[in-house]
Amino acid sequence: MKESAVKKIAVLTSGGDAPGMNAALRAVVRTANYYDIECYGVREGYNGLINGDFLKMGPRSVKNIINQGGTILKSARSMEFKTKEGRQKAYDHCVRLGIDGLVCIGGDGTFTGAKIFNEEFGIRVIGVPGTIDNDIFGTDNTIGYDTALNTAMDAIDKIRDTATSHNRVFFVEVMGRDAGFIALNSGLATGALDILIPERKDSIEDLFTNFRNAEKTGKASSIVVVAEGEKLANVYELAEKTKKDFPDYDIRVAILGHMQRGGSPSCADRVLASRLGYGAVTGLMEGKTNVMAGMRSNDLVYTPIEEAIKKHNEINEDLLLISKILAI
Ligand SMILES: Nc1ncnc2c1ncn2[C@@H]1O[C@H](COP(=O)(O)OP(=O)(O)O)[C@@H](O)[C@H]1O
Ligand SMILES: O=P(O)(O)OC[C@H]1O[C@](O)(COP(=O)(O)O)[C@@H](O)[C@@H]1O
Ligand SMILES: [Mg+2]
Repeated sequence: MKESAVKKIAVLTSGGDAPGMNAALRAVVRTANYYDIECYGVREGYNGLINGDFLKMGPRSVKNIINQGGTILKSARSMEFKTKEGRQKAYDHCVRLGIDGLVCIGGDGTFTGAKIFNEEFGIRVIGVPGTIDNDIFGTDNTIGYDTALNTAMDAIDKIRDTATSHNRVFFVEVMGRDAGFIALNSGLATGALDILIPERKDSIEDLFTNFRNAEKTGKASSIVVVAEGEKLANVYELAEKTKKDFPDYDIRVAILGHMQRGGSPSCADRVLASRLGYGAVTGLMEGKTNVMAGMRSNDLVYTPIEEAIKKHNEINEDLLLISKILAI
């Protein structure tokens, strides 16, 4: 490899934590060590950058974390980084330490911040997609999505046991601020009667038609999976509306919440995190900046951050159709 474009890098985890962030951090630190690049960890996302909370990291600083959920660097949603003054403080710390490249592990918000930071001060930045929401363009999957999906599936399977035993209808809310990927795939995997996601315009009448069709075939219990960001109504409102039209239904609501963000990362997430963490460091070394390392069709690819946050991975409508056909 020709001479590296960076000599001293920093790495941070930011936004909602996601299983596999630690595996990505491990990959960044150890790849840097392999190529003789100094590496600093930044605590609590952009807040640590602003407060100068850096720690020198070497191969042993990331021992025993490949299998751990959360992030040992901790994460934050930093309001101060959204201000010019905050970013100036962050840049001053980078200059003081001689940091010439920054690896930002996080979601769309984290990338927006990284892009602005790069454009204001010229410091090299590279993004690693770590969010359970899977709402980043330029990678087939984001780190943490597969684990969260399996956590949601396991939880809904358990709900199915009790729903079936009591002939109940359950509205289950899964995470996804603006994205329905977890809902769509966990819903298909658990045989949900209906799946409501923000990417599609849903109607209460369609839902009620599904209930009626299900009744006709003798279905005695049902699960409806609803993404957190669903626009039609939230799970409580859906339950209330349903009760009005179907007074005989015994309805319950379950919100899976933050349990979906925790836990040991799946094999797929560990492999993805290792490959992207490696790709982030080698990308910086090659002089890349303002891009995100992603995995598409099993290949490491770099996408401009601008595109990664502006474009959207399309929902596969086929999955909704298949789910509808198979659920009744
Ligand atoms: N427009 C912005 N300008 C500067 N920093 C931003 C901007 N948007 C987000 N960030 C930074 O990125 C952090 C993480 O973003 P957030 O949306 O909370 O999570 P995620 O990265 O998982 O989408 C924010 O708390 C903030 O510090
Ligand atoms: O933990 P918080 O701050 O309440 O945020 C909840 C949000 O974080 C997520 O779990 C992940 O989203 P981000 O990756 O954008 O942070 C969303 O699904 C959810 O809406
Ligand atoms: Mg986000």
